[in-house]
Amino acid sequence: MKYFILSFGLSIFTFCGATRLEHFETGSFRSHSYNSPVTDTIEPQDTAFVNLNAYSSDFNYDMRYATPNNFLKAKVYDCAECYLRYATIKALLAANKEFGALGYKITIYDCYRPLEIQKRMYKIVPDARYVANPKTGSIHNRGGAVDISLIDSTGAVVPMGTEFDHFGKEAHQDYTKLSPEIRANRNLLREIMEKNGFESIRTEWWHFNLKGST
Ligand SMILES: C[C@@H](N)C(=O)N[C@H](C)C(=O)O
Ligand SMILES: [Zn+2]
Repeated sequence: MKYFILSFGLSIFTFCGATRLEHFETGSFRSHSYNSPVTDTIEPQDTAFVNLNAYSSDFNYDMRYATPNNFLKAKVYDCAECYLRYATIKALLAANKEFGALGYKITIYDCYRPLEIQKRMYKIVPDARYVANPKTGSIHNRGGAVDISLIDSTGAVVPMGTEFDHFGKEAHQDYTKLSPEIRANRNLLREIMEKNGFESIRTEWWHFNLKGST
């Protein structure tokens, strides 16, 4: 498993230039030209790593770790792509459809995260409430977790009371000193994600694991 995650990490960075790795399973991959969303009819296996962009253009991307605008204060990803297991992608598409019907869109901060980056994060914030210990790993390292928020129909980020990766009690699910509007926004995000197969964590309003991911 360790070697699979490491080799998948390397593969992402190898293929996130002029071409994209669209479907990845151990031992085989196919790449596609950068601009064209894939219109494959072949259904990947639930465990296959795929690029969200190949399945929908209805998401907003703010891939923070591909920029220096994050708590590491460094651009630690070579490309701003969202790779996840296909099972996670399907659940995310269903959730985004529900948000869309209400006039919102998911904005994506992070998806698959290589274990090497998890180690760098944990050196800066060695607190498992906010950064999973790389000894056990994060569900991000397995393609089953997403960090997200919402944008509205004007493209404005929906206020959630803290910035993404605010590591403190204000970002906790049970934090009560929030305006009714922010409380409603957080509830909407959590309820629709949970309805579509994700579970939230106690300490970060933006983080969701696909249920059953290990
Ligand atoms: C670092 C933060 N965005 C995050 O994803 N934290 C959780 C707990 C994780 O590392 O799995
Ligand atoms: Zn996360």
